[in-house]
Amino acid sequence: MRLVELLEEIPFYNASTSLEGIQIDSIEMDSRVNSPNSLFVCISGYTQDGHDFVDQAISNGAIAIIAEKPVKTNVPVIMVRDTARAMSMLAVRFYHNPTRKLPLIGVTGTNGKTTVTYLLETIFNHNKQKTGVIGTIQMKIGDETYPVNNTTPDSLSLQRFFSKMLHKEVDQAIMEVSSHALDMGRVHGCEFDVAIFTNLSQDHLDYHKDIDDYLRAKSLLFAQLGNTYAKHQPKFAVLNEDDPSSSVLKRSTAQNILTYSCKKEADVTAKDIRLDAGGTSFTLRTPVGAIEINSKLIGMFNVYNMLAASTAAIAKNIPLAVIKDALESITGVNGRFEPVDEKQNYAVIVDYAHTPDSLENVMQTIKEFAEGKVYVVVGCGGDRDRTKRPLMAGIALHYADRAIFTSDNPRTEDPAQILKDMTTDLSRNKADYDVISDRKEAIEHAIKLAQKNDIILIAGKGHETYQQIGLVKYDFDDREVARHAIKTKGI
Ligand SMILES: CC(=O)N[C@H]1[C@@H](OP(=O)(O)OP(=O)(O)OC[C@H]2O[C@@H](n3ccc(=O)[nH]c3=O)[C@H](O)[C@@H]2O)O[C@H](CO)[C@@H](O)[C@@H]1O[C@H](C)C(=O)N[C@@H](C)C(=O)N[C@H](CCC(=O)O)C(=O)O
Ligand SMILES: Nc1ncnc2c1ncn2[C@@H]1O[C@H](COP(=O)(O)OP(=O)(O)OP(=O)(O)O)[C@@H](O)[C@H]1O
Ligand SMILES: N[C@H](CCC[C@H](N)C(=O)O)C(=O)O
Ligand SMILES: [Mg+2]
Repeated sequence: MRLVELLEEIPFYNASTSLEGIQIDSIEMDSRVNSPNSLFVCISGYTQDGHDFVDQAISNGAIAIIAEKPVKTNVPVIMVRDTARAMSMLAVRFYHNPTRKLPLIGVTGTNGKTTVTYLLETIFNHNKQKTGVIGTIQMKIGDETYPVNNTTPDSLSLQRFFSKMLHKEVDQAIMEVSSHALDMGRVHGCEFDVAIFTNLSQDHLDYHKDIDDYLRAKSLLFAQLGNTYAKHQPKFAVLNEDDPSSSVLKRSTAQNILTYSCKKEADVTAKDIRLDAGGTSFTLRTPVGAIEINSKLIGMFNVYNMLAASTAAIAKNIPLAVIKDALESITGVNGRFEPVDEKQNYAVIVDYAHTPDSLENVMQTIKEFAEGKVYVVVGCGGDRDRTKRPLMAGIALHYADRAIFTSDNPRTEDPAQILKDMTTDLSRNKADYDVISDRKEAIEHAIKLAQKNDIILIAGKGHETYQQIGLVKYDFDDREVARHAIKTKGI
């Protein structure tokens, strides 16, 4: 694309030289990527500054630079006020505004986003539609998977991936939209058809000033809904009527609203809910009829996830019978309430609960069905919200007969300090818990303790296949470690 054409929507830029005749083959924000004839955008990051890597970018193929601070170089430099904002606009333009043509559902909320995107993927696939999914575990087009660093990638990677989805004839894109992404403008230029809210509870207070600031970030998804170029289709906000934050989100959007609830009047409701250790049944009542759902997913929180996905599917005119078939076909989601079954006479469940609310939900569910003792192995992430640490430890001890506190991606923090933050103010007796910093040892310890009919919950890492200590990610998979420990103990 001609550089001057690419810059047409960027206001008030200054160029160090004439840009006529410059042809751009790609946009990059990482100097380490080799990319001939590229436009390099210097991002002032949290840990590093892209302006410092201009020379490397040029040696890797950059022929023009977008900057917000002066840089010394011989290639043309285009100065803008905010490079991150410019990057999202440039990416949208370079990839020909893919989400204007690609139907897009965004899912936000503290817990349940990955689960809801997976439920929706299954529903659309049952409706014979090809899907593209972006989220915590991976990015996907049909059955092809691509690795991710973030739940919601930066705007450049996003627009590039949407463009790939269009080329691969995806009918429906579904993505998780994190509060960080909304706050940092990673989804600027994305045109959503449906925006789903799951719930709001405490998390990420290391990044957001307080819970109101966190909700404000979430509300941006709803404010953004339908505010760009209309695709001449109705737009829907899908809101959880049982979560008080929905009242704020209702005021954030000018588009249609569909609500779902297990407790109140709403557009879509779950009635006659029956929960047991083998699954969940309920009657799904909707504006287009009612249908009985018999799901293998466990726990009340999954009724909410199924309601959120069903409501969005109804907004997209998917028949109820298809929704039912899809939901009933799902046995579980990778790393979410995932059993590790080696035919041992106690249960081991690996789950991604890493917030106070999700830990409470999952522990409540386990406690309800437990015949024997409940053990929990849990830690809290380093370089993340410190205030959730004592809350999570308190919840673990409230529901479990015994807790084993351990490490969960300590990152650059001292693991012992994280464990101290978790345990210092605990009201329960020290005899009710163990502190074992090494996660492998902690899991092995829990498995040694378990007897017939007991349940061990290993929380926090779910699908993750690494443990990050310092800046290094070591191979680590709770499921593999547990499996090995079960076999070593003997069945
Ligand atoms: C705080 C935060 O969100 N940071 C994100 C940010 O990183 P950063 O600002 O530190 O980037 P940086 O490393 O300083 O680099 C700045 C610029 O220099 C460039 N650079 C850097 C080095 C070099 O040699 N050459 C070079 O060009 C980089 O490519 C970049 O353009 O930009 C990166 C690229 O987009 C993100 O991967 C990174 O996410 C980090 C890994 C992260 O942990 N983010 C978390 C907090 C996050 O966003 N989480 C949410 C989900 C949370 C949830 O829902 O639970 C998410 O959406 O993932
Ligand atoms: N609707 C829900 N309400 C509360 N807790 C939930 C809900 N759905 C799932 N959980 C719990 O939260 C954990 C994470 O679920 P999931 O991965 O779907 O959420 P997420 O919002 O994608 O998380 P992340 O912010 O890390 O991407 C699950 O393992 C489960 O314990
Ligand atoms: N998206 C979340 C994941 C947390 C998972 C947990 N295992 C941890 O490392 O704290 C985050 O980056 O805060
Ligand atoms: Mg997720």
